[in-house]
Amino acid sequence: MTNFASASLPVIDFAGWYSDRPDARRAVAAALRAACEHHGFFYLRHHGIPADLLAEAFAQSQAFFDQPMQAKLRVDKSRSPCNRGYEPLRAQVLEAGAPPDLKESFYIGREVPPDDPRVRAGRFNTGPNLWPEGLPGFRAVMTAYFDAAYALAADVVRALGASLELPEGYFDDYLADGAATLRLLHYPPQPPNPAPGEKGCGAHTDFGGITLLAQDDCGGLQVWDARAGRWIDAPPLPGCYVVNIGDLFGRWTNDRYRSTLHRVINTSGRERHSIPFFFTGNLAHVVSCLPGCLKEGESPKYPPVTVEQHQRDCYRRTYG
Ligand SMILES: O=C(O)CCC(=O)C(=O)O
Ligand SMILES: [Fe+2]
Repeated sequence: MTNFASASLPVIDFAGWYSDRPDARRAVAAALRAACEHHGFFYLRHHGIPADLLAEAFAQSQAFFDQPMQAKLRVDKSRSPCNRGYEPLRAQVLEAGAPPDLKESFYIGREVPPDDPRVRAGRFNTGPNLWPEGLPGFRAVMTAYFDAAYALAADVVRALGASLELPEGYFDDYLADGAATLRLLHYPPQPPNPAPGEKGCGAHTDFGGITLLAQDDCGGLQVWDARAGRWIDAPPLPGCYVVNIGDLFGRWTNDRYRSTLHRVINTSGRERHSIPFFFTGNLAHVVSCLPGCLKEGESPKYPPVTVEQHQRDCYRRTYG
């Protein structure tokens, strides 16, 4: 473990959450509370996702991006009504006023057939994936990884419930039939003469509940430390996810848990790959200020909203 990381973002050992000992579970909850109140970001180790599954997901991701542009454009996101598929370099502006991001990406969600009533009803980002042809194993690996990441994210949300001293099962409805997005990202090296403000991924907060980020060994992720007033590096730590609180959890907790700005500048000189998993949750669930998140004299900053409406509003803001 690098000194730098231990000096910046906390590392939380999640094994305690899976233990039968109440004190071990309470210790995880307390560590989460401290991390979410300060940084809104932490490393998670002993999370239970098999290293080989993650390695396969990275190998398939790299194989996808290594294809000729023509093959990638066959699954272009513009062909999907539900935000799935390939998004070329410089297609997203995550930081208002900055040049477009130096990354290309591929979006995967839960596979829902076109004749499903939820798709017919026009539920946000709900529908079939666009699967690339000619990449054997891609779909099976991504589906297995999606399911494993969903299960882990649900466990982290349950632990966040404990950290907020909510009754067990408080998030059951939010976790049932939840939406999530697996995003494969590829960053070319930062150019020697970038345009002013040009970077891999502009400063932004994530929209949904929580994000589980797996990154290769290039580094480049930076997290805004509001108390210190500076960017801190969040380098990869072997076997750890970087986990962060998204806007939805910020809203839910009246910003007691922070949805924190972060960005990527790939100065490694190498191609960088990362795989964030955005846990959105049950689109029909209504999010309103949680008990225990108002200090005396405080009132809720945000009116109640469904997860679906919140997501629509956030997407409208970055994609226009
Ligand atoms: O690539 C990374 O390390 C972070 C990506 C990210 O923050 C995002 O896609 O929301
Ligand atoms: Fe992000």
